[in-house]
Amino acid sequence: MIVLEGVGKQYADGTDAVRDLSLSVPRGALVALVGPSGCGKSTTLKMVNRLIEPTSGRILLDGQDVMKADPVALRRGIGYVIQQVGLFPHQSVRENVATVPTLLHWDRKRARARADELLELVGLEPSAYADRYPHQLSGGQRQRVGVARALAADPPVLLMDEPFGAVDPIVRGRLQDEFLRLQHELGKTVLLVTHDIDEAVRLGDRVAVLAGGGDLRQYDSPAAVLGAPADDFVAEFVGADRGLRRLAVTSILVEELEEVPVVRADTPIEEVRRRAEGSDVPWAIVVDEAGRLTGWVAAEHLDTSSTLRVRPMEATLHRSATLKEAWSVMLRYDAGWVAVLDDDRRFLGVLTPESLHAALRQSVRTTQPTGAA
Ligand SMILES: Nc1ncnc2c1ncn2[C@@H]1O[C@H](COP(=O)(O)OP(=O)(O)OP(=O)(O)O)[C@@H](O)[C@H]1O
Repeated sequence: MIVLEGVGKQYADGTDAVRDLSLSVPRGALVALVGPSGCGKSTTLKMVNRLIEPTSGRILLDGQDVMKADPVALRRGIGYVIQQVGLFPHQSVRENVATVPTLLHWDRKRARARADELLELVGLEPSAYADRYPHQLSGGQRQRVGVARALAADPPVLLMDEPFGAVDPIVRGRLQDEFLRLQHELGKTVLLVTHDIDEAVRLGDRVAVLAGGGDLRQYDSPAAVLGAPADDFVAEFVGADRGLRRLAVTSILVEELEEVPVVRADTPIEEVRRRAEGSDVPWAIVVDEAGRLTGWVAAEHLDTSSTLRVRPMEATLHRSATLKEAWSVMLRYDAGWVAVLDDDRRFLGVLTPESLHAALRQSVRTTQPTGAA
């Protein structure tokens, strides 16, 4: 959807902000451009919507050379979100969100309805917020208005420059989560600039790590950038604690889960005993007729009692959980194993520290590092 071919930008004073950058952003993907201050991230982003004109190379947007497009029309078709948001102070929140629809001459009613729909989408109840002015909002709320405004004309492409940079870490985390949910629904092609590796790996389907002069050192999945940095620069940039960061971007692997005895509450106790004896673990999982988890039984009871004493099982995870969430649940319940469930709480298997480790190793093996060394 966005293709940069040998793109360069030399500013008038001779600064080579970007020398020779080639990168392509697949349709519907979120690519995070990350790198130290001054490496050329913002320059790169602004060349896509021609706020800055490249001095060499080519940029194609959906196959069209951006230099051949009318810049005003080009920018209306690309959502743009920046850190300082840039809301118009003397316009209401609704008018701000409706900026592009208004420029596109939508009729008032339609622009207004679209603005309210978007405010709702970004979690700002229109009846409470649409008539306010930007100075009557918190920093996080202003960022949300910025995102709503960028989405107003439903552009297929979004450019985001440190969109969550101006708010405190807690609000930033919440905005990131909300944005991920939104992106999941909308499937925009997004190029996002950040200097924060945590933000890059959390939001990006792919992460592009740049060194000075827009020098692309690695362009890869978050797990591969963290697990197999292409060179020392990338390793240093992603940090010594990249192993911990990887936990947050690696999903548990359902096929690596341990199989354990699974019984029903009405399974005869002799049978449960036999199944538990034939397995490596001294307990069994209990499910209902639909396979949904109801609890567990310990083997030691089986010898003495005549009925199954099913105990509740609190250490559970959804199959889409990350390894970080899995560790967190293990620590919270002091549990060596966690039951993994699907959307209907059907039991899929048990996650142990060993299966967690297997998932971590697998996450790097399945992604080919493609960075230039
Ligand atoms: N108008 C300009 N004239 C000359 N040099 C510029 C101009 N704008 C940016 N630069 C230089 O180009 C380089 C890249 O700047 P850019 O803003 O793209 O970096 P960045 O990676 O986005 O940095 P940051 O994370 O600090 O925002 C820097 O060395 C900067 O000083």
